[in-house]
Amino acid sequence: MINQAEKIIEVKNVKKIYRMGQEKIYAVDDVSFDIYKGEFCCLLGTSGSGKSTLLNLMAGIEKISGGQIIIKGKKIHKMNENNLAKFRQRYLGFVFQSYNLIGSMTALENVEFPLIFKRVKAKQRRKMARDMLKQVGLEARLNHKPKEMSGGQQQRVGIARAFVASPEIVFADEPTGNLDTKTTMDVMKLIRTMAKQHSQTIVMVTHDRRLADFADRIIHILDGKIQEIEVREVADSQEEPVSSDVISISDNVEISDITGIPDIAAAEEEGKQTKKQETSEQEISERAEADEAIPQRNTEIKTNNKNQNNRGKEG
Ligand SMILES: Nc1ncnc2c1ncn2[C@@H]1O[C@H](COP(=O)(O)OP(=O)(O)OP(=O)(O)O)[C@@H](O)[C@H]1O
Repeated sequence: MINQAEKIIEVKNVKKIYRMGQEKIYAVDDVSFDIYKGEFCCLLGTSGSGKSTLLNLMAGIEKISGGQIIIKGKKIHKMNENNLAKFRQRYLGFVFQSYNLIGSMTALENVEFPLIFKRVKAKQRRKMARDMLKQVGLEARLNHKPKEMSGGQQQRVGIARAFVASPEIVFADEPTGNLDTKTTMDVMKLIRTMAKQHSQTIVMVTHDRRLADFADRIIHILDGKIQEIEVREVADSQEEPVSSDVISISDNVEISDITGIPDIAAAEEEGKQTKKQETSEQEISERAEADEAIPQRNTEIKTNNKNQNNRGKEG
């Protein structure tokens, strides 16, 4: 049962307006809602409805045009980049459709990565990463690089990385977009189970009603506005842990399709300013930089691809 008294995210009259020449695009149009601690909340909408923009605003990846976003009582839209980066590292985790794993690192190193910037000591870090990979059924793949794993396995590594530092909130944008149906359901159960085990809050974006059914609450988005908020009772069977032998998809996912993981970007930035004491930390950071797994949302692509879905308003 979600404790509705404890708001963890407050979205108040939030707007996001993109300008395309003379045209104004109201991607998010005066939206207000709260998300409660420990709930699994889904933003559901068709392509172009504004759900990813809303998620990115909530995660501080994009700037709001109006309104307020308050997370854990802090107005994140008022924070400067440095404070926002620290805030993300401390409280937020991310799972992306394109996994955003660092290609030159093993599964273990990828999962360890967020812990480096939380100043967790090497030995402890390795243990935490190993335990987390075990939880997601990948104990036999610790030393595999992303290329050497299936899409479902890579996404499990992504989930392990998102959860390893126990963030209070995990943002997931179409986390199963590249996976087959069976693996999708397994990954969804895994996300739900991991979050419920530690009372973590999930905010997930999807266009797929079947995935939204894993959520406690579904916020239906249409043309940048909330259409309806649906409260759900989720069966326990949707939280069953999954075993590693159910993964069966082919490895045809473009790992180079890396568009952004803000906590890693922030972590790297902080890492540069920190005197690193352990060689392995340095090595890992250097390899991450070499891999250019640095992340910001590619707004150019969005702009070009989605205009036909826009509701334009003159102004
Ligand atoms: N950088 C941008 N510049 C201009 N318009 C944008 C930009 N990013 C998004 N949009 C527009 O804002 C609207 C909402 O986009 P958004 O990416 O949030 O939709 P979505 O619901 O997540 O869609 P999808 O499921 O296809 O990812 C779309 O009409 C899109 O064209």
